[in-house]
Amino acid sequence: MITVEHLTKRYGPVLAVDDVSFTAEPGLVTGFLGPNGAGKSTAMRMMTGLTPPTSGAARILGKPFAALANPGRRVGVLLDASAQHAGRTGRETLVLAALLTGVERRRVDEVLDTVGLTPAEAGRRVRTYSLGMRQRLGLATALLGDPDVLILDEPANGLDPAGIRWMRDLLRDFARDGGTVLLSSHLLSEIEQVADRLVVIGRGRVVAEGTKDELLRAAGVVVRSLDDQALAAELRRAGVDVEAGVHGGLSVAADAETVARTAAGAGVLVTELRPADSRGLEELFLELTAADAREEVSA
Ligand SMILES: Nc1ncnc2c1ncn2[C@@H]1O[C@H](COP(=O)(O)OP(=O)(O)OP(=O)(O)O)[C@@H](O)[C@H]1O
Repeated sequence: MITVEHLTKRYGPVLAVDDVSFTAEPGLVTGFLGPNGAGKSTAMRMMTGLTPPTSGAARILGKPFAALANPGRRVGVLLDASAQHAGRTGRETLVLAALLTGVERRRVDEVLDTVGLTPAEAGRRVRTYSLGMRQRLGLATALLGDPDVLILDEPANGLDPAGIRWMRDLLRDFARDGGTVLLSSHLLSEIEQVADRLVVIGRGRVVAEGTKDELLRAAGVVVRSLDDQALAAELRRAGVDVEAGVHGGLSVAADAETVARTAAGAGVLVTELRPADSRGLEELFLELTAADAREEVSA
């Protein structure tokens, strides 16, 4: 379990993380979604004790990260896969991490196998690794202590589609066994299939939160009719937000029944009416994360 309460980080005039609160529950994969610069990494660094918060707090398994006894055995962290020591081999990286956290050496082979790095690859220096291989090594390091919680910043970065699918299965299995997973991404497509819940962050603030279904409901419906202009005007008169759909028709922030009734009342024939799909969700996120302008405060 990860509990984040009113977490805030200010760098001079920039509120990098602004009063962020949410929980990531055991047994679930929680996706932390937001565009570049939204504050995901800063929030994760505060959760893992690397950056002190300006205010607010984060607790993992009921305690601040720094107060956990041997946190490496409880929490697996992958914040920056490219930060690994380039001169060490993958295996050396893991053996060293095992020594530091008191993990048995045989776990090194187990996790190498889990993340799909071959003995030959594990024997190569990290400087020769692709970003995808570094992500796998970072994940192996995070899994080494057999933790209860995983905190992963953009772990899909650099992975090919097969790698993304592999990671999805690994994280799903980890959560199914009762683990807590928090993973960040700037791409909905990367995490929508793995995450049970999404926390959407834009310019330091949580702008939406819920299961994919809940968020899809918030994204509204797509409607096509024989007179979209008249339907849009009627919906707006009823106080409903309407926008032109990216692929034609109208994108409407209301449920299907409201739209159907409004169309019937206006005598407009509806030819298609369906919930917003992932594309609609992506649009909603772009809208939400762009609209919530970062507050500039004087230092
Ligand atoms: N050490 C720092 N000093 C000053 N500003 C910082 C520092 N770290 C982060 N920021 C600023 O805080 C904001 C949030 O950055 P952060 O890296 O947390 O975002 P992010 O969501 O992880 O984005 P990305 O996907 O690009 O890594 C950005 O405006 C960034 O420039």
